[in-house]
Amino acid sequence: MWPFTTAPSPFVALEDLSAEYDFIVVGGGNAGCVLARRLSEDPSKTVLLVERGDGDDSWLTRVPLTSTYQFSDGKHSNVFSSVYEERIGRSVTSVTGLGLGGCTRINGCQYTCGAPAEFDSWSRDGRHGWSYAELKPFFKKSETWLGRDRREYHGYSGPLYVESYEGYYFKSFEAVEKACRRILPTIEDMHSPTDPSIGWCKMQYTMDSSGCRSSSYRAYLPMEILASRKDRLHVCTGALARKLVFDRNGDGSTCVRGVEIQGTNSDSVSVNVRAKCEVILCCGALRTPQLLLLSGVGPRKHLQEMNVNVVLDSPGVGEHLQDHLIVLTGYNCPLFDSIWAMIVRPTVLIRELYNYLRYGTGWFLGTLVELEIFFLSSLVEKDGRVKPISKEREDPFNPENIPDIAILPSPLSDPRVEGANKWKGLFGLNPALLKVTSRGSLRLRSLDPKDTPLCNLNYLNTPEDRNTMRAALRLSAEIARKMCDAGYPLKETYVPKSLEDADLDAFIQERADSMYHYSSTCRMAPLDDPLPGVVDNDLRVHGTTNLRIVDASIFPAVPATHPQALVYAVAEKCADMIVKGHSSKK
Ligand SMILES: Cc1cc2nc3c(=O)[nH]c(=O)nc-3n(C[C@H](O)[C@H](O)[C@H](O)COP(=O)(O)OP(=O)(O)OC[C@H]3O[C@@H](n4cnc5c(N)ncnc54)[C@H](O)[C@@H]3O)c2cc1C
Repeated sequence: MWPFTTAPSPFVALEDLSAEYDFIVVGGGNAGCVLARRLSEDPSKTVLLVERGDGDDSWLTRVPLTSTYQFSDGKHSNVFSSVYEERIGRSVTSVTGLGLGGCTRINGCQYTCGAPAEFDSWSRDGRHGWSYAELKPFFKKSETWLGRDRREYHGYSGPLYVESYEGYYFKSFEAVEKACRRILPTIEDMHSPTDPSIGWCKMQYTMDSSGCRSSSYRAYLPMEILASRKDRLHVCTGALARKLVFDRNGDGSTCVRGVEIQGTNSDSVSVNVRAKCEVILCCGALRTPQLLLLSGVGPRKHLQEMNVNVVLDSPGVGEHLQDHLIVLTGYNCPLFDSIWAMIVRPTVLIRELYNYLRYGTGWFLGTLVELEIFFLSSLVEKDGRVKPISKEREDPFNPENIPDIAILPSPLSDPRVEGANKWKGLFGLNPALLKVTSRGSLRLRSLDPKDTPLCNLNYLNTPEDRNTMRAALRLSAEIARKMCDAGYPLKETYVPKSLEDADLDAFIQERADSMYHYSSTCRMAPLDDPLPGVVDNDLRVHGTTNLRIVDASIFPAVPATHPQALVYAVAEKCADMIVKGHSSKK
């Protein structure tokens, strides 16, 4: 019954797949939906998209708040534990998206493209074609900007809707803005190449004008596209790619012939599907390397230990795993400034549900980080005060200005901690580490493709990362202080005992968590790089002729930003390369 039903959709069952497609896209997440849409624009090409999760598109999966991982029923999240993290003293929960749309159907919808200097440094380091100027057209290609004024650095005809809101839904954010204005530069629009890349800025979200989540699934593969391309675009859900089937070309190089796919139901069949042109892996930074390892592509020693036949010795597969780390702080604030009010006052829940259903506004939009601070740890004093900021620091093309820390204010904090008054509002000023120098790794736990991989994120393994994280906590304390100075009633419930290193470290151990921004396990770099790469500048797997990777695993390092906008741009750019490459062969 509406609104909980799933609309019928033109997916193709595993047993009805064709024997061969021009392109096979494995993983229908953030990047995979982009590839499926763009590669099937050519009516002469056939495309198969294989996704292990479902294609559910019910009302609850479209409401941003109820579909976000933390507030959802968990059906579209794949949750497991990392290995024991030495510096944190425990394992950390890893989360990725499951089902068409992947992470974009459970994420926080925060849309940030990152600092221009970051992409210019990719290009300077030999990644030709990946500078800011060369990537920017693809950010724009994916986007339809719904913000009030027209800004030429946004896109206006892309499938993905990006929204911004006037004012704040949570009053606590007005107090944060006031505090920020006293000490930090203002970033008017974080996507403007003339605005600084450090300072505070209002958030932009992947949402449409009616307040629905714009996931890559809804944006790129709406029912009209699936229906009109049903003869050439086959989307198969509940289907797990078990391994890639390789062969040798006449010249001895390696090519992928096809993919072995298994249904996720216990009684399901397994089929082999051939690829005429290319296979594109889009399984995300944790599953793409797992699939490569299961298929015999990876570090020889690990493959031999696991009794996997070595097809290609590729030492970079699964190496260089990175993620952003966030530390959760807690304060009490006025009840009605916090989303917690919806839990303790049913009338607030009813009011917000009404606002959402009637006007597409309010707390159900799930705009939990309405404003964010991107900053440099080198500008934070030991007592948290911000050093004077010179004009030079405002240039977003200067690599020294790529932010290394962030503060994510939140209208919710952990109600379970001792000292939190549950009849008041709960609020957090959560510091995060954006520039990560520690590197972890991913290995096979078993040969079962349904099993989770072994992930060692190696958080805070370098002194630089520990120092940077401490500076982020100090800045968060300074913002709280400035909010209180201006008369906002914030009361600490869980924060570090002091700003001394030892107290900060103890607090980080207790309260650090993943931001779920896994990346760089199949990085774009030469094979003989000191940190060996897995794909070349065209995202083709080194040593193969027709296998590419397009997802967050190819980032040279975890970018100093929320990654989804970059995944969209990378996917658009690679789709463009593939289409041009194949049309020039005609
Ligand atoms: C809870 C959460 C909140 C986040 N919040 C934000 C945010 O607010 N803003 C932001 O920018 N970023 C956010 N991120 C990160 C961002 O969403 C991801 O980094 C990005 O979307 C990853 O895209 P991807 O294409 O690499 O992988 P995914 O989107 O994970 O896609 C991979 C897909 O492949 C499928 N798959 C995997 N293995 C197989 C297989 N063997 N066979 C078939 N299918 C397979 C998976 O089911 C999945 O659908 C968040 C992430 C999470 C988990």
